[in-house]
Amino acid sequence: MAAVEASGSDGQGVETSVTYYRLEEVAKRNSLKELWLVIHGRVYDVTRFLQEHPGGEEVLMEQAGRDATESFEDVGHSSDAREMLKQYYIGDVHPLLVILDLPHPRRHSLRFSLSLLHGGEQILLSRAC
Ligand code: HEM
Repeated sequence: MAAVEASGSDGQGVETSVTYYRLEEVAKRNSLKELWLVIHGRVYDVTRFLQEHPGGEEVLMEQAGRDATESFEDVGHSSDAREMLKQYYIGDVHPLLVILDLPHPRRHSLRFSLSLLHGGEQILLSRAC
């Protein structure tokens, strides 16, 4: 399963929707043809940004298909750079979908809030496998 669509209210009555991805889906987008990365749990498609990145193509290639949070923060990107992220945002990594990718013993050592589990329940029910 590639992604899960979820929608809800933002607390002020405005409907919002988000696409959730699994890390294994992000990991497949690791080439110049299609390059995704994760920063702070959000998924970015930076394919069209590769050649424009002031820090160069190579550093993005090194993080391709991976969680690039640490390297993004290590550089100390400016607020302009953080603002630019919005242009490339395509969805979130859902915490429960991350767990599905963990080895079994580690799944048991994690705890979640009830509301998160409730949302996750709907996602798990809609899984194809
Ligand atoms: C979509 C994600 C990213 C965006 C929008 C972005 C944007 C930018 C921008 C605008 C700059 C110019 C300096 C600044 O304004 O901070 C920059 C520089 C740089 N970025 Fe990124 N960046 C991204 C991801 C990354 C990642 C994952 C790395 C991994 C190491 C990285 C490494 C660098 C480096 C090394 C520089 C040069 C810093 C310097 O010359 O002082 N960037 N980036």
